[in-house]
Amino acid sequence: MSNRGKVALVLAGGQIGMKYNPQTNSCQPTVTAEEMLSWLPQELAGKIFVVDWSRQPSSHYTIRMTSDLVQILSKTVVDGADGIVVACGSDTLEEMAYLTDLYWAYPQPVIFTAATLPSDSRGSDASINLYQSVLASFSRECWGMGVLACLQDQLFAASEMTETASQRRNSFSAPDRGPVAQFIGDRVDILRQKRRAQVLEEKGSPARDVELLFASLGSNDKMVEFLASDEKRELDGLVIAGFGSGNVPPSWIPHIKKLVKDDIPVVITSRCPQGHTRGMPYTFEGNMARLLEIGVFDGGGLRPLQARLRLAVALGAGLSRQELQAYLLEE
Ligand SMILES: NC(=O)C[C@H](N)C(=O)O
Repeated sequence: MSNRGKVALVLAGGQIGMKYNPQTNSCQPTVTAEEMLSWLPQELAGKIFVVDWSRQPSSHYTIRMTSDLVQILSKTVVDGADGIVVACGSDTLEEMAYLTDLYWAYPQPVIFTAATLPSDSRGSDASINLYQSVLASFSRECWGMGVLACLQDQLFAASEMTETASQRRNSFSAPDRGPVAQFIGDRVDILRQKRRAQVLEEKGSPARDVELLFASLGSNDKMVEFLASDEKRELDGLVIAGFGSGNVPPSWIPHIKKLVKDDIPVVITSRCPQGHTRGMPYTFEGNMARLLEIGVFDGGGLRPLQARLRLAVALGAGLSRQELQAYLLEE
């Protein structure tokens, strides 16, 4: 049967598909696809087809699995779907949605959603988040906006939002930017258009082993030394979340130099939630400008989690050094 004019509901695990079991005092992924569809008005549910992809907690997913998911989503729109809702876990929604956005070249909207509370808890956000996601995925106004996240009456651009709280129903936000749309009753009210970064669609699979290292007060060089001396050569790239505008402890420098010499791309970003590598002209050891002289890539205003995914995508696409640097700085 044709899926033309329909929306795909892709089940990708997380709390939104869970119920609380008081006997075992645990949340279990026992919500069936039919049950989820029953949260929606019948006429909407009738225009949805379900893709039961995976029922795992989102902390079990990987970059490679998310790129497999992107393939499934692409096939779904090529086969005629008008939009897609991905119901997943909140823990890695931010990264799964961002990675999907880096690859998503179709105009059809992809809406990621999740729930903070299991669907059978009082005040659960599961059914309202699903309902509003479905409305957004059917909305022509969301075409061309790339990947969005729908949570608590708002739509956020995948490239702007972040999980700012772990246990609130309003745990996602887009600091300094705000949502791109909101719901007024059942109507999607577009607030602004967001320019999207270059899409590297179908240009190879993302690199598997890109690590992220967080600088912290007085942290010694053990971790970076370990990564730099990886004999098996499994590391594809490294992102460093540096202090302030991208500075690191001086003891890290010899190891970073070794990584660069061994042709492992290293990207420096700021660990500040609203940070950027643009900073004052320092000359002290380990500062951002000195790192660039060594051959480290500039992560600009990307959050460390975003830089890691961009690096994985760029390495998979085989970008040159120059192209990679431009891609990391593209807003
Ligand atoms: N609220 C959630 O979905 C959290 C859950 N642990 C997850 O799979 O991400």
